[in-house]
Amino acid sequence: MTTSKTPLLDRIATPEELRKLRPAQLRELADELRLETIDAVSVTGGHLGAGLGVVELTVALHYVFDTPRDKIIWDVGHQTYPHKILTGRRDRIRTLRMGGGLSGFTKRAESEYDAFGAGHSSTSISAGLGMAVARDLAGGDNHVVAVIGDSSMSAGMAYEALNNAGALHSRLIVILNDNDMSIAPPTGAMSAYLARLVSGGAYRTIREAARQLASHLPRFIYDKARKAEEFSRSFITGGTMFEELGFYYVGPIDGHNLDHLLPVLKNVRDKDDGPVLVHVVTQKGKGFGPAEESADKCHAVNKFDVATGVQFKPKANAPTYTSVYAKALIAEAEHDEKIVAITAAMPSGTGLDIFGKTFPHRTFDVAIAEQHAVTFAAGLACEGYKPFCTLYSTFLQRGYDQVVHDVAIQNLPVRFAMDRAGLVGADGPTHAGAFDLAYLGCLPGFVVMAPADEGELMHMVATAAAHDAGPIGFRYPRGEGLGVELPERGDVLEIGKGRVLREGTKVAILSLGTRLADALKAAEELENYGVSTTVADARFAKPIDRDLLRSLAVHHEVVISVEEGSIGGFGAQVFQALSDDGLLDGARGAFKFRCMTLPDAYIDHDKHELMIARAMLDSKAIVAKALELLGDEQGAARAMIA
Ligand SMILES: Cc1ncc(C[n+]2csc(CCOP(=O)(O)OP(=O)(O)O)c2C)c(N)n1
Ligand SMILES: CC(=O)[C@@H](O)[C@H](O)COP(=O)(O)O
Ligand SMILES: [Mg+2]
Repeated sequence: MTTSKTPLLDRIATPEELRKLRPAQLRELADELRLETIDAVSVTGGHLGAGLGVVELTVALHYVFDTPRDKIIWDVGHQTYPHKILTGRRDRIRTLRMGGGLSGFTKRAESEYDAFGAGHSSTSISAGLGMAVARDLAGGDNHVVAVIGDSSMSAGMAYEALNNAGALHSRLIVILNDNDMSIAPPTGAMSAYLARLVSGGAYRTIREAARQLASHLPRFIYDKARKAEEFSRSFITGGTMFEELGFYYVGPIDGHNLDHLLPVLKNVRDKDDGPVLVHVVTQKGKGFGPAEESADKCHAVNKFDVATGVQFKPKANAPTYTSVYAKALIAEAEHDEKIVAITAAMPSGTGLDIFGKTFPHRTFDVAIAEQHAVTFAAGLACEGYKPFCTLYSTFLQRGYDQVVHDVAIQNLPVRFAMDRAGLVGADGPTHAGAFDLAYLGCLPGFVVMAPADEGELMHMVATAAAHDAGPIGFRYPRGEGLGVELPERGDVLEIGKGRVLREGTKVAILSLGTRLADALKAAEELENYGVSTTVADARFAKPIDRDLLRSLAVHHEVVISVEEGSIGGFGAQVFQALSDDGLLDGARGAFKFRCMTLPDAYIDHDKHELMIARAMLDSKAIVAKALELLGDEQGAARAMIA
């Protein structure tokens, strides 16, 4: 007979069942929930530390609030594995982030308990305020709770929302989950401010705080609350920035102590007007020794051994693009003291932790603040510095107006290094770097590059460093390169010039970025069908190599562009150039042209290679496309099943 390690949790399939427990049982439930979270992530890998830090908060929120009628909005959504376990998804929790499995973030389509989808940070207060106002307009009476981390609280959006909420005075509860951690230790004055609040210097006495909150509560609750010992012990309040913005501030309270959390949450639930901010102090990685001790508190982990915490390390075949970027930037910065680098709270993810070891005074972690990062870079460029604004492609989306208004229109030579371009695997569509080629390619004067391998990345870093004429960007994928030999320092490429890797006569494949390997593979395969194929690497999505394009168009029956980017990106640039140069007209238009891009759909999380296959961007799909255009339908069908 096997005895379950989680007997109480085994009885709880929904929050409704959780709410039938006695308060005294919740400690045990939280302990089991933590065990289950650790065990599940040991099998799947994923975001561990953040979820472990909110186990008690998750239990308390579902206990006190009537979810899903009451809405809980989790910022980022990377801390919601315990929430998923409690909200009817425990049976699928070991499919997290796998193809066909649960998302690693909140997703409205996945569960009615996921009130708002996320992945990017600092959206929860805005979304929560929208829901609270919608409730008010409709005459409803449900509660809305936004849970936001201390680092996510550093982004501009959070302040825009606080500003609006303080003025609208709608009933909204914001839980500030302060674990004094981002992915790395947090940076910035806000983080220091929160630390001062937690250290307690600026507080009124506890009893005064309790009186103050009580005066905002309906009389009957006040009378009850006055008798509760925890009530007066749990609150410290007064004079905070949040109060100045129109919030009722409660805290800081111990987010692992259910005896503190429950009465506080009940009290703020029953407060009948205005926005409230509850400042909860937690520990990222709580309850799992290896996470508590690790520098990043096990923010994101590979599969691991539960007993030791030792993570499974996949065999590395080649350096990652990220590490090659860091190497290339160091090589450039050693020759040019004007080079500086900026990250928005992602030093390890972008390789700027490596750069920062060599050049600590030339590395700036601006916290989660992509909009600011871009305009900060613009300011540096105005003064003659050469900023490498190093962001994940998906997070640069947040700074798009700044790219246009503060950089591009002023033609400032800001260098954009866009990591995690294309599909990113387990993080899924919120993190895909799908749109950069489209949203940068349309900007006048912007140079946009994509390396086909990590050696090319080194050349593009050197090219960007040398390019003072205006804005320039390069996008490169998550994960390992191809293992090509790397130079000590990259070469400066001629702007707007591509290269031909293989000469053929019938089909021309013009690839941008890392689809080149599959393009070359497709060309080999096409030989088996008697189709002679040219393969070229455009290197630049903008400006496009028009001479190369003309020669491909004039000398082949079929021209196919390939990219790991959305519709409107590189293929659109190729099409525009073909059209502008009259290559689609009359006799010259005898060739057939197709762009192979990501489909007009969001691709769910999975292994990268499977996502590429689903997007019809692998070598098989390229072969099939070429054969189809040559009129060989049978060959095309065969190619897809080969
Ligand atoms: C706009 C945006 N920028 C960067 C990220 C990457 N990111 C994910 S979680 C995280 C740290 C969040 O810290 P915090 O809000 O304090 O939550 P914790 O992980 O500490 O619970 C960062 C920087 C993101 N998701 N969204
Ligand atoms: C939650 C979040 O946004 C990050 O933790 C992200 O998942 C990191 O992705 P990488 O693993 O590609 O660095
Ligand atoms: Mg944090």
